[in-house]
Amino acid sequence: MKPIRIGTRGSKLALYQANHVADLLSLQGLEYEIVTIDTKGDKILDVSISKIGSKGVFTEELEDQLKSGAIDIAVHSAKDLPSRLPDGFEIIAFTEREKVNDVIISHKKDLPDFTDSQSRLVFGTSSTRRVATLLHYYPHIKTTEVRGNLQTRISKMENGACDALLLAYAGVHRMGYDHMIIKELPLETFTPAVGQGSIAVEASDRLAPDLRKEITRVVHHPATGYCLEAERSFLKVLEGGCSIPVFALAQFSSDTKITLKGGIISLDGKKIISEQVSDSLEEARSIGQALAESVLAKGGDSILKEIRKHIK
Ligand SMILES: NCc1[nH]cc(CCC(=O)O)c1CC(=O)O
Repeated sequence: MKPIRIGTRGSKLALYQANHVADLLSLQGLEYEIVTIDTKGDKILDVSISKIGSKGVFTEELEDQLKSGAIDIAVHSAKDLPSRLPDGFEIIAFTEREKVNDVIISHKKDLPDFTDSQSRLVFGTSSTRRVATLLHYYPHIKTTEVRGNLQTRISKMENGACDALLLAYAGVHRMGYDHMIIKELPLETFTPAVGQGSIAVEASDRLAPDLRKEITRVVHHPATGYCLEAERSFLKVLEGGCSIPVFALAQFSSDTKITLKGGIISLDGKKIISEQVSDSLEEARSIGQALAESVLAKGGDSILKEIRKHIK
């Protein structure tokens, strides 16, 4: 059999993720080859992602390569995958999710407690969800947009752009910066983005069914898969890319039951709608839809309208 060609972006995080999938394949005796592809999202570092248009900014070029057959599978952070994939593409595996929390990292050892309203801190982030969350719970914190890969962001911080960075634990950990973590943020206030902490494998319909099945068997983590299905079906209704402060987290509340918590925050942080829905794991998709309907009905609708106006 020919080696499985794994397509990935060239950033250190993306390569880590591709290597993680490669390890899972090779543990089961499958051969692989890693193919690095430059994407628009990697090239445009000085423009905010919400301005480039978030939908698929990291995924389109990889999909072109899947379609042309240059690669067999594409590996992404599950969080970066749009809720709707273009026709002919499918996610065939989600890896076991790791810690889903956001964290604060800093080069300053004596950073004041950020929850203290007297602290005059500037946090670097490029996520509208994190900015809106801070505006809601900790309005005394100033934020500044810091873009680029993790190493770039850290050096911008060290050069004075901000006191600390607000990031996903998963990315910080994958890059080996655990030692810079000052605080792990609670899930109740900083509920993560849909998919945070899991890695997704995407394929096109030209992948041979047998190979597809084999890759799913080896890489897919079913429990994570159910949770992500619930979260992604929530996101699909809200049509939120990363330019909309939408958050959701599904967790198993028993062996067979999933609880999905999630909602939306207005860009100014003033309004937050947060709801939860539980049901059996077979209902993952409808749990997400039910949560979305409840969030929209309770005022998420008008928040979303306001945000869309603002983005246009
Ligand atoms: N939005 C960029 C992005 N996409 C995936 C991760 C980290 C890995 C993950 O969340 O699974 C990050 C960085 C971050 O949000 O801090």
